[in-house]
Amino acid sequence: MSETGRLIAETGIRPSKSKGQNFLTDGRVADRHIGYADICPGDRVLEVGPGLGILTQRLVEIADDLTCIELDDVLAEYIGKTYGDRLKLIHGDAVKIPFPPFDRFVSNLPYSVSTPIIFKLLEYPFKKAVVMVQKEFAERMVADVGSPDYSRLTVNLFYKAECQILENVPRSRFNPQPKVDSCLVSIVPRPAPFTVKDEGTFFDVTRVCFDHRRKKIGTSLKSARMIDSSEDIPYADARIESLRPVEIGEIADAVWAKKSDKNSV
Ligand SMILES: C[S@@+](CC[C@H](N)C(=O)[O-])C[C@H]1O[C@@H](n2cnc3c(N)ncnc32)[C@H](O)[C@@H]1O
Repeated sequence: MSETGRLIAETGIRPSKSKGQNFLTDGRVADRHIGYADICPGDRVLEVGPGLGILTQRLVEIADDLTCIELDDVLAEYIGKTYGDRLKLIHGDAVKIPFPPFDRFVSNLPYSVSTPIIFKLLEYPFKKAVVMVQKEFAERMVADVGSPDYSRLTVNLFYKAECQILENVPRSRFNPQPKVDSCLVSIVPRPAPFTVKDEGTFFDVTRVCFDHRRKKIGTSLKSARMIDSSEDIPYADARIESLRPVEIGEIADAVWAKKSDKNSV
């Protein structure tokens, strides 16, 4: 039996699908996950979902300042009892709780909340995140324009960070075994590769257009009452999936300019 199997039996946890409780069993993958994070002395490290602690037991050895957020009652108690004197434990929902300041973010992300946690992560300043996500999700994070995986997530990430798939992790490395494989992905914040007049408008345009990715951009923006007519909106007849982030930025600037014109009348 793997160490993870032994801990599942010992804690009596009955892994929950809704909490994404597929525990990593392979210590070598855990070693590489932590290695990719490039943790330096003095770095503040945040781990979401320590679970049975396969990453946590490695993090307490190298991180001067470690905070873990765990939702599950049984697992929070286990982590508190086992590592409580070497980390700050927050027992709660990482989607709802504000993150403490951190430099490195490490997580085997619960699948059901991967999207809100990544969007939330992007709101904070940090040096590097290394996350384990389902393979399909990883492909959406780094997708090329025009591919079916190209999404709101891709565009928002591209604007704020550089993402790279580091390695594939087969489903056999988890207990219980999920139906799909996973990937380790790094996220390194960077200055925006192009400028927009108003970031809020850029993210709104991206969201509204990807919510209706088969519709023409002008139609989506009109339905959302972001514009009155498609006139003067670049790429109004295009579909969002065919536009590069910088082109979505041009649309956002045009929407912003129209809004400003209207407000100044
Ligand atoms: C995929 S498991 C990873 C566990 C462990 N880090 C590992 O690698 O084996 C996801 C963990 O996130 C926890 N979790 C699920 N939803 C959460 C949430 N909203 N906030 C914090 N932790 C959550 C689960 O209880 C579980 O411990």
